[in-house]
Amino acid sequence: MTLVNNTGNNNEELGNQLFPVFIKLNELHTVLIGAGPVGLEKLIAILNNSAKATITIIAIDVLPEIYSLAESFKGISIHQKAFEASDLDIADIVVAATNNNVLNEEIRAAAKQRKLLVNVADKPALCDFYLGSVVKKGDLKIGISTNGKSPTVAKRIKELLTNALPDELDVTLQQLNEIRNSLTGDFAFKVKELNRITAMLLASESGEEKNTATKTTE
Ligand SMILES: C[C@@]1(CC(=O)O)C2=NC(=C\c3[nH]c(c(CCC(=O)O)c3CC(=O)O)Cc3[nH]c(c(CC(=O)O)c3CCC(=O)O)/C=C3\N/C(=C\2)[C@@H](CCC(=O)O)[C@]3(C)CC(=O)O)/[C@H]1CCC(=O)O
Ligand SMILES: NC(=O)c1ccc[n+]([C@@H]2O[C@H](COP(=O)([O-])OP(=O)(O)OC[C@H]3O[C@@H](n4cnc5c(N)ncnc54)[C@H](O)[C@@H]3O)[C@@H](O)[C@H]2O)c1
Repeated sequence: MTLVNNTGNNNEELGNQLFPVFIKLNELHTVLIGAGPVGLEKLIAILNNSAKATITIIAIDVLPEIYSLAESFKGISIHQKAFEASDLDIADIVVAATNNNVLNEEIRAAAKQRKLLVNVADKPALCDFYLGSVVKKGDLKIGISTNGKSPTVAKRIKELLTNALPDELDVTLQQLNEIRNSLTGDFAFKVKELNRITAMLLASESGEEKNTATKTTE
């Protein structure tokens, strides 16, 4: 197998500099500015992953779908008003989705002044972070990014992996967690043991036998 150069094949001088992280939005306060179709899309992306996120929405016009979501998701509050920099005083993280580029720049500046991370939807140059495409199998979550090159490809890869990865993977994950919690001995022993068991699991998942997760962990 040939190793791909870490800088990738894109022509940008910096290569792919994105570092993926998984953020506990349920423990942070997100401020979303803009509540049109793009604001709704980003809100749904957040709620799909973090249904208990605390999200304050600031917008002059708010789509009825967003009011409906606020009825079901108790962490959402809506302030129907024009944006002011002080709206970010409560924020840990900022997502902007307005139709006004000057305002988007102002939101970014206000966020930076408060040392907050900001995503300006569909405006890569104004983003500190991008939203990713997400594959979910219970506790397993895989975030996908194309370094902003093609979100549509990210979406397709999500579909591909969702279909390719067995749902039983989450059962395996839960079993491994039980084993992890029940292992006694020093750290080095636990690491060795967990690596031994998971090596067997991978071998059986790719082998001919199906559903061997239970057998291998017995
Ligand atoms: C992954 C996903 C997460 C989410 O948003 O939930 C996401 N975009 C999704 C879909 C999608 N977005 C767009 C289309 C239409 C087709 C197209 O234009 O390509 C489709 C496809 C569709 O909807 O089918 C329009 C679009 N998006 C951006 C631009 C501006 C530009 O590229 O310059 C434009 C053009 C706007 C215009 O023309 O004006 C930029 C960004 N979109 C990102 C994320 C970040 C990069 C992620 C990465 O590194 O890959 C980044 C940089 C910033 C950000 O917004 O965070 C989500 C997949 C959800 C899923 O998995 O189902
Ligand atoms: N709709 C799309 O499919 C699409 C696709 C790609 C990119 N975009 C771009 O994304 C951006 C947002 O798109 P949209 O369709 O959601 O726009 P939209 O016009 O429907 O919604 C804009 C939102 O920003 C809010 N807003 C504007 N000025 C404000 C202010 N001063 N204070 C508070 N809120 C304010 C509006 O009230 C509204 O909720 C636009 O720049 C658009 O060009 C849209």
